Amino acid sequence: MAGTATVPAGDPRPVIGVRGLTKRFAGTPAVDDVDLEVRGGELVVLLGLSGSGKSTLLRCLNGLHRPSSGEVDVLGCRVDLAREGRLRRLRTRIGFVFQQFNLVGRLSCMENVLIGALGRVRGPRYGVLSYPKSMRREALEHLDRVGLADRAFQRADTLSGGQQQRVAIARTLMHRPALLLADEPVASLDPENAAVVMELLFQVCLEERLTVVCSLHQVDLALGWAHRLVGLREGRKVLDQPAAGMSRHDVMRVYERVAQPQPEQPTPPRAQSEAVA
Ligand SMILES: Nc1ncnc2c1ncn2[C@@H]1O[C@H](COP(=O)(O)OP(=O)(O)OP(=O)(O)O)[C@@H](O)[C@H]1O
Repeated sequence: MAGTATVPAGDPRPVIGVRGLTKRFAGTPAVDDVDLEVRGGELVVLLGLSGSGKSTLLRCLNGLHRPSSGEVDVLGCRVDLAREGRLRRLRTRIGFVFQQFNLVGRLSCMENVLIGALGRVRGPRYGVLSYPKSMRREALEHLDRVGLADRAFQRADTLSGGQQQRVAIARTLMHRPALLLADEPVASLDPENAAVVMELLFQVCLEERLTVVCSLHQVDLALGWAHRLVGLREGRKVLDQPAAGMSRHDVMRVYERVAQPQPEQPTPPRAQSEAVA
């Protein structure tokens, strides 16, 4: 596992530079004044309670949400200022792994993986044979990497959830992204499959030296694989530390709820009379 590994040397340039990012919905901040820098080859895991702002932060990185204020610089593009056309071009360089695999169920696994290469071919493609042979070979290699080469020509919707997410990972690799964003990629899997798929995803990303930002609820997996852990609580960054040397106990502080002020309760009449007595 990589948790004790340091960030790969070689590319010290920030791939992501976020400064003072705030995103409000109906006046309420979902992400609140967050700074974040991610260097090339870093694997960063976002942790935090449900509703703490992880998905919103990820969506601000690829321009699916416009920030309310602050700067978002991703792969040299000022996402907060960019027009839609520029954002579309940026997204061709970003792989996104979703909770709901988003495969085309009636297509084969191979065709689903080849969809990841659509940005590299001209015009629409129908069927595996309409892709160049070199791409078909590449797609098969990626399926092999996720352990599903033998399912290449099986319909995607006949696979289990864990297998479908592995196909989705192969499709993302086919995309050859410069940056990978993953939003709770194993949230819909049982714990055993979740661990297998997550370890596979992290393993491949580290081998490819991909820059990764991934939101996750599994603290142990995050501790085992991430270079750095970033914790959010009610939209604010409350942790930003290398994973090496951190304990589960350190990380669990991110999950402490902020105490809400309790409305004053009227004292029950019996308690009042007891107090007087
Ligand atoms: N499109 C939206 N419109 C209004 N409010 C939103 C929208 N998206 C997110 N929010 C709110 O922003 C806050 C942060 O949500 P977000 O989905 O980013 O949290 P999260 O940490 O990813 O949660 P989870 O772990 O459950 O996915 C929540 O209070 C949520 O209700």
